Amino acid sequence: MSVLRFEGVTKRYEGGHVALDNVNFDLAKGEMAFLTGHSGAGKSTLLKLIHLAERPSRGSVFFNGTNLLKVKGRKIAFHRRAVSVVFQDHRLLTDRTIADNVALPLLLRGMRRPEVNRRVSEILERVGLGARQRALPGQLSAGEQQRVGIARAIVSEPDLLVADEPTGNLDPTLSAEIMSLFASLPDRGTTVLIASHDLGLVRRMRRRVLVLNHGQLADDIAAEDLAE
Ligand SMILES: Nc1ncnc2c1ncn2[C@@H]1O[C@H](COP(=O)(O)OP(=O)(O)OP(=O)(O)O)[C@@H](O)[C@H]1O
Repeated sequence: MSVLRFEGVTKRYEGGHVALDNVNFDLAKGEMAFLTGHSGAGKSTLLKLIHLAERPSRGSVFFNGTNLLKVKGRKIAFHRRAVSVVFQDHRLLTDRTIADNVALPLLLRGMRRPEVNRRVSEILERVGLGARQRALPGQLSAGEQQRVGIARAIVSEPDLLVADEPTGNLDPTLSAEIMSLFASLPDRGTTVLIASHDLGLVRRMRRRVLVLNHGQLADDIAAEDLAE
């Protein structure tokens, strides 16, 4: 069964602008795909439908077989535990340490402190920030802050991770590092969808690419069909 399924999804914003136009695709468990397209093509809108920041005007989005139209009220919080989001501006709490920022999603779901501390240390080691746990976000570089944002998104082992231009502000070396970190997630069962307009980077990753053009899914390129 697919983790994510878009079925005839159209999104028309108030004022009449059609941001997505009859979009259909599936993502299988453990798959990693990129979402690309020109500025204004609809990438952020598509991701917003997945984490319920927006609702479709027509069609349906299914997550693990559940139509997201049925996810309302208190169920939204549960949905957001299964789907983690990485934003370009990472949205860290500036007055909390790195470790506290990463611990938050686990504490919110009632996990006990010793287990939280163990998991936070482990994930910060994995993103190369094991020695910076007590630092505040403002004491880290942009790339390090982005890695904290990713650590916070993956610490709860989500079924699906979506990222909106996660390497937007980073230099090429850091971007490649962050992408390898994402690429390691499917091995642990997390499905990954990343919006990026950095075509060079996307091609180098050799994963499936969904291409949006003026709200329509113009192309769906399998990893093995990406040219050298
Ligand atoms: N809240 C909104 N109300 C009205 N129109 C919107 C709204 N949000 C986005 N749009 C419009 O919908 C279209 C798609 O926007 P979206 O942000 O999804 O594109 P994008 O592919 O992510 O672009 P970028 O790469 O520039 O971030 C754009 O034309 C945008 O102006």
